Amino acid sequence: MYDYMKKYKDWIAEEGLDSDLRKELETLRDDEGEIKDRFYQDLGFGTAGLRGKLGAGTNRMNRYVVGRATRALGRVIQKHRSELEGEGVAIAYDCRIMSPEFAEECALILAGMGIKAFLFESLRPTPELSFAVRYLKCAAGINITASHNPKIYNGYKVYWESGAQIKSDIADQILEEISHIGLFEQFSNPTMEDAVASGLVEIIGDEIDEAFYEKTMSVSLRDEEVDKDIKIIYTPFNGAGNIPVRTVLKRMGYANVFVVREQEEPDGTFPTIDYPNPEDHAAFALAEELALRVGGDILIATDPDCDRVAAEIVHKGEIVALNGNQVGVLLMHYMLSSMKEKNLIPEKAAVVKSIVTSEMGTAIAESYGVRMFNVLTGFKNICALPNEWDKTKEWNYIFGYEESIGYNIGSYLRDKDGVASVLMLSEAAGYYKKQGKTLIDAMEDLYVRYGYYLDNTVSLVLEGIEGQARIKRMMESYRKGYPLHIGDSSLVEVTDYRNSSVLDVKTGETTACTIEKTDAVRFSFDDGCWYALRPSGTEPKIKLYVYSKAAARENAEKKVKEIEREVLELLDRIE
Ligand SMILES: O=P(O)(O)OC[C@H]1O[C@H](O)[C@H](O)[C@@H](O)[C@@H]1O
Repeated sequence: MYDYMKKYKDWIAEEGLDSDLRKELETLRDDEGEIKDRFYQDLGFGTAGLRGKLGAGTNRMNRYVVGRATRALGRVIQKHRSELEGEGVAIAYDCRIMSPEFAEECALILAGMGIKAFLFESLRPTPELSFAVRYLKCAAGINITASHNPKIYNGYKVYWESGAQIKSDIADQILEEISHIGLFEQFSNPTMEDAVASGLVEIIGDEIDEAFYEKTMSVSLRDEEVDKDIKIIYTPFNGAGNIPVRTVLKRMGYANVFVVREQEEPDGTFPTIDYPNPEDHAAFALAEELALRVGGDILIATDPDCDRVAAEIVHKGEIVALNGNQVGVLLMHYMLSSMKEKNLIPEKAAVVKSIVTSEMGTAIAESYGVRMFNVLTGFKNICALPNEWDKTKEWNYIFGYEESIGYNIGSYLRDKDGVASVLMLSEAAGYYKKQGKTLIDAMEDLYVRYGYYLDNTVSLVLEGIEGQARIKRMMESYRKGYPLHIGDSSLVEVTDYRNSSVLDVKTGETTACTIEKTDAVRFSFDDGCWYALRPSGTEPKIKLYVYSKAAARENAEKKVKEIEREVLELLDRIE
């Protein structure tokens, strides 16, 4: 048992403890619940690296936790030195509270270990960090960001030399190293001045920006056929997207880009929204006001580190939200249809999605002779396939995406890419606009052609230790008692990714599935509908993904509602 009270006392007793963190801890003396939450565990590597609330404690993001992770990463890099092609570590950060301070600390720790750090001069989007790792031929990358979490969070994403986030093989080695390093162990780091003078820290900026913009612009598939006067409302949610997104759109000739003023400048307190997640369409309120004021066509938001993208469309005078699956299939269809027209689809072309992403994408890909691959949630898993294909040349990667509003186009970077996605989405919208259509019309055309694949994701937020335990109980109990019928849909298959098993409900036989193990279960019905349950790896949530398929919209809508109602009722009964 991790003795949280002892840990708390050890921290307070630590002579060199940062004075702000000490003050914070002293105010907690009588709050055992809070002490427990801060000290009952070490912050772990989840779906996307370290992520936690800012503050003092082993279960928090602070300079000690970040510093120890960086030292551990440095040691892992040193261990792998002989087989790594790249050298040095690229470091980026977003607009969040403490992001620049943590990034600087990382650079100095690495420099102190003799590992060169390429530190961005100011905030940059996540895709640019991934790009920089490849462009600068680094061994690894660090990105200080908590992506779309609320302002009290920060995080630490680690990249390997391919430019993709690390998977458990490297994460486990970092964790192992972490276990040998004392949080308050003293190491001598150089000052920034000395580190820069010695060349162990190099401040980067313009050159990488220009190369990144060039590559981003190269994803464009059409020019003259696109109405570039389309009115685009854009918000970076006070994050890193503002400059790159606007620069790329401007250079590509989009003349009517209206940015939400209140959300334009970097600000980690996110003064206008509680939850800077474009997945939550409540965050579009100011963009919607602006769209109505200027007569916008499309509203696009990127999250603070500009890896996620969401959109709303002005359709017949109303603002209609698109979800992550819809944006994913619209992008993919626009890309594949344009590439087909121009004879650009390579042999052995492949696209990648996660296991909890709609199968509509599979149907579309197949209709263009493109193979769809499924991987576990997380862009590190999506990008692991093109990384592998770089070596084996087995498949030609075109596009990767997830329902959680992440998209990646092409091969010059290996993470979700808000910048190229905004460009491609604007291009698709402009292309359809020239034909008198909105993206909602284009979506409807896809439903008519491929069937109504509708979906909904419901997240139950369960915070703290209690919440974590309840999520565990929910996953356990649900596995033991799930419905065999919902409405007139009968269950045919249960895939439990925890033990890689696929149960044929009718015969009771179990076969193995080839996807890596994780805590997630998928329930598939005889009519193509299905749902999946999994705990989030980035937030204190359990997630229910519901998918329906029907020839008529009403039936598909009814199915989603039926499944959602039934499963939520069952989950609610689990104490
Ligand atoms: O469902 P979660 O584990 O919270 O993950 C949701 C998403 O979080 C981050 O944005 C990752 O980069 C994504 O790849 C992932 O899909």
